[in-house]
Amino acid sequence: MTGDDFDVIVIGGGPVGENAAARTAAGGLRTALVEHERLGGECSYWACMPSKALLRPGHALAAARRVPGVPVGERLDAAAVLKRRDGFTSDWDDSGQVAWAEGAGLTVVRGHGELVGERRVDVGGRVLTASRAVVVCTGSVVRTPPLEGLAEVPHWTSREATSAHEVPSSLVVLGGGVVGVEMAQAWARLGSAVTLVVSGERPLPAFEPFAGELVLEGLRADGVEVVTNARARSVSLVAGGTRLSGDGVDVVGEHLLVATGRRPATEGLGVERFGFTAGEALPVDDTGRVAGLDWLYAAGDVTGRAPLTHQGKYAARAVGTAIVTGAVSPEPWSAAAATADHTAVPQVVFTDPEVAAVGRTAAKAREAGLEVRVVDLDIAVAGSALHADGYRGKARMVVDERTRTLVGVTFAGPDVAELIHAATVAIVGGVTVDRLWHAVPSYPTISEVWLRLLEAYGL
Ligand SMILES: Cc1cc2nc3c(=O)[nH]c(=O)nc-3n(C[C@H](O)[C@H](O)[C@H](O)COP(=O)(O)OP(=O)(O)OC[C@H]3O[C@@H](n4cnc5c(N)ncnc54)[C@H](O)[C@@H]3O)c2cc1C
Ligand SMILES: NC(=O)c1ccc[n+]([C@@H]2O[C@H](COP(=O)([O-])OP(=O)(O)OC[C@H]3O[C@@H](n4cnc5c(N)ncnc54)[C@H](O)[C@@H]3O)[C@@H](O)[C@H]2O)c1
Repeated sequence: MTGDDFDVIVIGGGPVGENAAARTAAGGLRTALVEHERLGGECSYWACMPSKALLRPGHALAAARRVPGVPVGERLDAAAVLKRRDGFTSDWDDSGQVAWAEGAGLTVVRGHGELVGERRVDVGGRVLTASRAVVVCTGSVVRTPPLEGLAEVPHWTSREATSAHEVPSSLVVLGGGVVGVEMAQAWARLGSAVTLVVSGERPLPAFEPFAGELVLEGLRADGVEVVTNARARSVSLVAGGTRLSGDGVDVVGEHLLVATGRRPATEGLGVERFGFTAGEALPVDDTGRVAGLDWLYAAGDVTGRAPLTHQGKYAARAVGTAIVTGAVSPEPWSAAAATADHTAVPQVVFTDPEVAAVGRTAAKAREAGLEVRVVDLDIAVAGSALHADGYRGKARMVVDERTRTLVGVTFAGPDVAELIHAATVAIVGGVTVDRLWHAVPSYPTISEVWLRLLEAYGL
């Protein structure tokens, strides 16, 4: 045995890889964590943390403005906001994460990991071996749309949008997914003149339609110009910045942010040696085992299952448990199975208004052949009225009529994020609406909307 022999090798030290590795190390297995950039991954430095740090001050200011009597200033102090954001990224220095990893008993190996054989990983010419398993947690990379000129014109991706140190005078954002709406609002509230260009009638097409509508209103209220039904075709450099043009769109901004999605990071990883296609997701079962191999696992964005930090970390815990216990076909809902990925993935869009959703939309539930009843309500309870003057929000509950259990819930409105975990618990627990009736929301909280939803259902 040499210093390069381990029980488990995890490739990719983002939040998911860190969790998988910590789990196998806690189970007594010698674990190496291979990272070619910064330990902590996209989430810590260019995604969740800095984006939320950019959004939070604007929310606090807007919330204060909605409550008469609270003394508030006119605008955000952009320099202070950016400085606080830098604190959340530790100034893009990962030494704190390295210290954590070493404290958790992991061997951190710096460099690019490539699968070169069964249980063998090359890192810059050094070959590490794993007696038990290799876990791929390499995350995702930006997907670039086929726009004429884009390859030649410097533009922002989510990395620049989350790490910029100056507020651009103007910003064009292409793509109305979560990155697009969050970054459009963050920079608009920091003083940039933002244009958001979306291909559909509204942003956030993957969510219930009312969620995208309310976010659209919120963005417009912040002065964001939203161009809908646009088909962007080309990008060019012009006086004053970058021009995005196409059918239904012709705009110029100091910067262009391309936010049109991500794809699994499986290039340069050697997956072709095992029959998989570079650039595509690694197909896994609920334990994270890669199809057809008993030593290769994957979790997080690289699997394409549920590309969110919390859900990837959940999958990592399942992988870690499966490796430590040797579970191969665990029971659904056991600790080695990421069963919730199929029916109960929660997500919060941190715009103002926020969107918080879990499970299936009504359309997806019907597509899946479920016989559902949909209950729609405005969020208009004592708690919301007290929370903010003119509070405006909506809620939807999708009930499987066969089992009388929830299959999907969406809230959209100021500060609804914390409402969603109750819905996640209800879906994962298979709680019937009849039993939910007995989960009495405290008065006067926004959660009282739960009682109204059940009343509207007919209880
Ligand atoms: C702007 C933005 C905001 C987001 N906000 C949220 C949010 O608020 N909440 C949420 O849940 N999700 C959010 N997400 C999604 C979230 O960032 C991802 O789901 C999450 O980072 C996935 O974690 P991961 O560990 O799978 O991948 P990553 O975080 O991408 O980490 C993968 C790691 O692997 C390393 N790596 C890759 N290939 C190799 C290799 N061959 N050898 C060695 N190392 C390698 C990379 O350097 C990286 O450190 C956001 C995404 C973006 C872009
Ligand atoms: N708060 C959060 O949970 C959060 C925040 C940001 C990102 N994320 C995650 O990060 C990942 C990446 O986010 P994203 O917003 O880049 O991807 P996304 O897939 O959520 O959205 C991309 C959007 O771009 C649109 N699009 C694609 N090509 C286009 C084109 N040529 N012209 C116009 N529009 C086009 C798509 O229709 C889609 O609406 C997602 O998995 C997302 O869930 C999560």
